[in-house]
Amino acid sequence: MDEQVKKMVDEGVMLPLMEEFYTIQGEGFHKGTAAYFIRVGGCDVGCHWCDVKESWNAAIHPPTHIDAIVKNAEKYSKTIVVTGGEPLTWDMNPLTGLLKEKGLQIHIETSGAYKLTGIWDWICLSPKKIKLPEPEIYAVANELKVIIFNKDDFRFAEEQAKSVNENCILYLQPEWSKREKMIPEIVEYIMKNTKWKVSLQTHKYLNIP
Ligand SMILES: C[S@@+](CC[C@H](N)C(=O)[O-])C[C@H]1O[C@@H](n2cnc3c(N)ncnc32)[C@H](O)[C@@H]1O
Ligand SMILES: Nc1nc2[nH]cc(C(=O)O)c2c(=O)[nH]1
Ligand code: SF4
Ligand SMILES: [Mg+2]
Repeated sequence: MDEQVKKMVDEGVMLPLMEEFYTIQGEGFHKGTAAYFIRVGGCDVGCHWCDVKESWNAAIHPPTHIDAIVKNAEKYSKTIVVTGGEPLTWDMNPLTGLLKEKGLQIHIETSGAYKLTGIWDWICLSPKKIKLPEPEIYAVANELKVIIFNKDDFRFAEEQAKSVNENCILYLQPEWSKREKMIPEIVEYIMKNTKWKVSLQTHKYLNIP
């Protein structure tokens, strides 16, 4: 990569952009709300069930100036979801600063595995056992969304719930390939442990991105 481009990526002024799309937030608290998604490439957390493995290798996604990303985004929606990949791989301060200048609502989908950067109106923390969140994010997460792939994930969810702030909304979301097996277990679990709510990947049922 060009030295100057590399410098701009390091500074968060350019980002490896995988895709951008206008859709409906499918998951969590804001499910059902129209939003423009910015999917930034690069993630080395390595969840074996990740549904966007094509995002992992940042090198295959073109470094794109944040001016161009924001110019596009503002045409579509007042609500912007930044996802990936793992967006916190990169310095999110420049991108979110520019989105805020445009008066947009900015949400992040993150594993929290790296230092929290950026200004966010909504933080969805989806922690992963294999690379735990940096401690500072628990105090500011608006929702905790734990993916349920097997029974041990209920234990992990309870452990993670101990660390979040008292206003944080707690979700259990079935891992997509295990949904038939795990949905009944999640339903039973939530009826017994009522601080939890269910989150489904509703965009996959709606056949939208
Ligand atoms: C693809 S990730 C990108 C953002 C960030 N790396 C993260 O994991 O939060 C977006 C959301 O999808 C969830 N997710 C990924 N693969 C999934 C799957 N197979 N089933 C259910 N949820 C999944 C993640 O836990 C996360 O909440
Ligand atoms: N519609 C829609 N909603 C989503 N919520 C979180 C997503 C993500 O991949 O981060 C996602 C996604 O990929 N599509
Ligand atoms: S942290 Fe997110 S993007 Fe990275 S592998 Fe896990 S689910 Fe996929
Ligand atoms: Mg997705």
